[in-house]
Amino acid sequence: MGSADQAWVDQLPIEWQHWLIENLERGCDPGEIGRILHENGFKFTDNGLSTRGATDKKTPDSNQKKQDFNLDHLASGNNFIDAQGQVIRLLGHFENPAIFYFEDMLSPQECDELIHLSEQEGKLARSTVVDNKDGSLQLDQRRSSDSTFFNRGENPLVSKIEQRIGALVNWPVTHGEGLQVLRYQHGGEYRPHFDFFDPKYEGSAKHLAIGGQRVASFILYLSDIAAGGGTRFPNIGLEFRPKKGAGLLFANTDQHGKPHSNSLHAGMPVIEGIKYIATKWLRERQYGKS
Ligand SMILES: O=C(O)CCC(=O)C(=O)O
Ligand SMILES: [Fe+2]
Repeated sequence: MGSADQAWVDQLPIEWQHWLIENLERGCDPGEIGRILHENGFKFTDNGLSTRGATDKKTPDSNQKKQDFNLDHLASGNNFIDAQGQVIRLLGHFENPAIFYFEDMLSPQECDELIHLSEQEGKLARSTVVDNKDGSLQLDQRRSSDSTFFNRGENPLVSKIEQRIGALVNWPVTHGEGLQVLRYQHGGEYRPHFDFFDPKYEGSAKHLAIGGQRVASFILYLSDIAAGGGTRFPNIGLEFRPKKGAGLLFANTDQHGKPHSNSLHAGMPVIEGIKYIATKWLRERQYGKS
């Protein structure tokens, strides 16, 4: 960026300067960045930048002090962790990417209630994936599950689960997407994929612009199944079998916040039983309204 360009950057409030640099470094589309600045009231004039009308001069998460995401406290901590009154047991962990498998993340009653809430009123519908080109959500044969979605804090159970995850991971609840519930019937699977938004694809920009990268994924297993349905990391030869109430947490990025190629993972085909899971994606910054 030349010095003439630099001048208008310097006129931005400091939170917006950080936001801009982070997004440019991450490879976000400059056009999309410009559109977001414009939407937030920043206007480009012949004299540089006019901030008149800028909405409160705050980035979506500027109230929050920037925190680095890492899971070191879990790797070096206790086997039993009290998260908001729920005693969760750490069964094992793996490095690079950081992966943790927990028992008793949810009680059997909480699993059943979440399934019940998802099944009612025909909420479950065929799952989608993000299109790399335009970022839209598309049906795809690589993901043959049904899913539904709960907004953050949509009901007391969802809220309780979000608080628990926040306490365990030590990450603000506001930095999480809503909770997805998925149902895989016989043969249902989610073929190998990444949960992060790859900055090299055009379609990622609009997702990265709201809340930044998906730094980690938390899968909660809501049902026991007799065969198949593990969550497999093919690059590192690791597979976790569903256990009702268990949780699998894994980082999608390395310690520098860059997408981790070994976070490639798959929901293996269900051979016997119905697999229900809830997925929570944790973002780098605040996602949506607090
Ligand atoms: O079904 C699984 O075990 C994996 C689910 C998953 O990868 C996802 O929801 O992103
Ligand atoms: Fe995934």
